[in-house]
Amino acid sequence: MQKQQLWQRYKNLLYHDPELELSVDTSRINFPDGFFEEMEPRLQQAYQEMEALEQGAIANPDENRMVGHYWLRAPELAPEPALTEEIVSTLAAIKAFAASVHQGNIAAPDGHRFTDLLIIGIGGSALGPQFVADSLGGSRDLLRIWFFDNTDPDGMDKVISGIGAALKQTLVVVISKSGGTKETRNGMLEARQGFERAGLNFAAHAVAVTGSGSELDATASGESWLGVFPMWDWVGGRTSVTSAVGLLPAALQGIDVDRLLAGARACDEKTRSRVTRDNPAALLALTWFHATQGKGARDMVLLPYKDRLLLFSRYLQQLIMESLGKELDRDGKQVLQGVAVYGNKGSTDQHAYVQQLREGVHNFFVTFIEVLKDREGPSMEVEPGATSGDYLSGFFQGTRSALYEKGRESVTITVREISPAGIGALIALYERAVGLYASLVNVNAYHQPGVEAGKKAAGAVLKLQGEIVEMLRRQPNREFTCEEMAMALARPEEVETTFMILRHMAANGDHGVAVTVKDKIWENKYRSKD
Ligand SMILES: O=P(O)(O)OC[C@H]1O[C@H](O)[C@H](O)[C@@H](O)[C@@H]1O
Repeated sequence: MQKQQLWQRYKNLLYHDPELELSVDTSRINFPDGFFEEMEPRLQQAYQEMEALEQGAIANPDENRMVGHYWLRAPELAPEPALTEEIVSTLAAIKAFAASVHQGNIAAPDGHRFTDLLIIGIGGSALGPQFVADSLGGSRDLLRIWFFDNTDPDGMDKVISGIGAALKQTLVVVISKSGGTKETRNGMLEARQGFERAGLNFAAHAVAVTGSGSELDATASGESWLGVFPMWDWVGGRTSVTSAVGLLPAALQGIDVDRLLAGARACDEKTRSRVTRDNPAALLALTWFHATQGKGARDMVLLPYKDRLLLFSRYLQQLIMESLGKELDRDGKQVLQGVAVYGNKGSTDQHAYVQQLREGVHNFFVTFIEVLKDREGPSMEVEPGATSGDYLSGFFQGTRSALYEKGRESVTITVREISPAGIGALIALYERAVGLYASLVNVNAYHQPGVEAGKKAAGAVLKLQGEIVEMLRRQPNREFTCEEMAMALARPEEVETTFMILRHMAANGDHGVAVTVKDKIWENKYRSKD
């Protein structure tokens, strides 16, 4: 298409909302003629389902749950007054708690103000807080923020040593909706040990965000932690960033959570529109449907031209892939649905993988995110008449055209600046797009049945490890190959797992396992050192 024709197409298709200060440009998506009209009945059905969801329908039937993340920024829309009251009072409690921490009324046991904040969580209980912290935080943060988002011992050591002497003024927020996630439990135990080693009382530094009656709730209440904030079963982990999960860390960091919520709320209002061209989330869902043929045939590459949006792709990976990546549709038919998401930021990625995007395997579409405001304050000229920000904009535009020339489709979201309201709006935009798209492809976006298998299998590995440790302890003078060990345990089918457990234990001193190295690694012999 000629440039002039493209400009017409741009104007015809552009969504722009001056209140949200957000545009969605789908002109570089090759919608075939009649696509919008053809999709319209399915979209109307999706809007209807979304309305029912917002009114409190059991939109997640497999788990028999309502889906209420939109009420978090419009509590008056919750279907029961008790829910409205809980949302309102929790927000007030979060703000009051954060203010008391900032004023020093809630302080470290030594009487000093808290200076640092360690968040412990994983998945939906970390990705949202991490994205918000990284996109909106900076040198003016009221608390320095750190994360444990894994059960990697070295990762946790690195954080604890980074905090250093400030541990005694560190507030810890342990976040887990279920309150039983092992990685988070381990993080909590490791943090507790770190505090105890420094002669500090962990409970006097700790706060929980969790479902009522969970294991974490019991620990926090039993040990009189500084506070417990609720997570509700009608908020999914990956859509929990506007609940206490995201708001408590953000408020403590000093981010204006009211503005974050206001941005999300404003975007929610726009994305309730049943006029498809006026609904930016519906437009996104349509681009996904077209680009992936409604079955995930292409990956979504996210290229925000802004360092502060680096973690957006990670956040969206969970939101989109855990919501849409489903084996069965809502009628129980095997569909193997999903849309793969990856990306970091431009222009950085241009020097990494854009080569393949332009010339290599054509299995993706791009979402560019453009941020108009370059920085606070003026910019120097890096050459006559041009700033670093002009270059960033130039590289974005250049990559967009270079990809289009080669038939690679893209959608561009433009926002005016990175602000709490803008981040709230982006989060809400994608939450809604995922919900609408899920209706279009007929999957339940709000459950994650596939996640359990890996957790159960991990539990079985740890159980087998216990049996191996016991066998080594009972026969201290015997050396075992992995095959001998599996036989001795009468678990011959678990020989590969046995091999991996023994190799891992021998690499770490914790279980006192010694190894005699043989020619073939699988013939190595293991014994108890004691
Ligand atoms: O908040 P939690 O209950 O600890 O859950 C943390 C995460 O773990 C699970 O495996 C789920 O797949 C995620 O959706 C969830 O966000």
